[in-house]
Amino acid sequence: MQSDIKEVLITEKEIANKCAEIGEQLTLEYKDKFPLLVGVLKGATPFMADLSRYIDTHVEMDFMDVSSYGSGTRSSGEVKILKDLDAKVEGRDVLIVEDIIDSGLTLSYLVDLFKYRKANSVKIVTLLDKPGGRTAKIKADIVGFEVPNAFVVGYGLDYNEKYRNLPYIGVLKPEVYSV
Ligand SMILES: O=P(O)(O)OC[C@H]1O[C@H](OP(=O)(O)OP(=O)(O)O)[C@H](O)[C@@H]1O
Ligand code: HPA
Repeated sequence: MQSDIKEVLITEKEIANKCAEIGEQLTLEYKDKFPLLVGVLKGATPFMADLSRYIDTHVEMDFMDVSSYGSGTRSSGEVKILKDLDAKVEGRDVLIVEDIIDSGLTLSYLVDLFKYRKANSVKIVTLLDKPGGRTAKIKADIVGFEVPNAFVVGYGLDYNEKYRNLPYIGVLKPEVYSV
């Protein structure tokens, strides 16, 4: 698997340090608030697991599965709910935990949904931000790293369901992409 990677953009160590730094910030921000952390399946699972262990205050953890990408590297433009939350959102301080904002379609859909469900507040923490991919007008409250306008994989991010288990973020060799 590792031989398919052309370049490592963000190392395992850099990700771990960033989780610690963001976790500390969230500990202060959500002290005494019992926020609802919403991990967006499947890509955000490693980030949700690592980040949450650096948040030193009570949180509720839930997951939602939405999909806007079929196979390949292009968003379909349509967001579908594949698995909804178990938790009720009304009155809660919701923190959406994402792996990447690219077009912004997934997150603008989720922010609108949680506002419609009467959340007390809705904030976004994303490990990666790809501003060059943006079509929807949306900004994260906390961004780990900015990435260039290339399709990235690893640490939860897939290409055709592969590479999620890479411990770092990288770019594939051109010959690996089939689209
Ligand atoms: O800003 P956008 O262009 O909407 O892209 C971001 C979303 O796309 C990916 O999820 P995907 O729908 O591929 O599902 P997955 O996490 O299960 O791979 C990624 O994990 C984000 O949730
Ligand atoms: O660059 C990306 N890589 C993997 N999944 C994604 N979903 C949106 N953008 C990306």
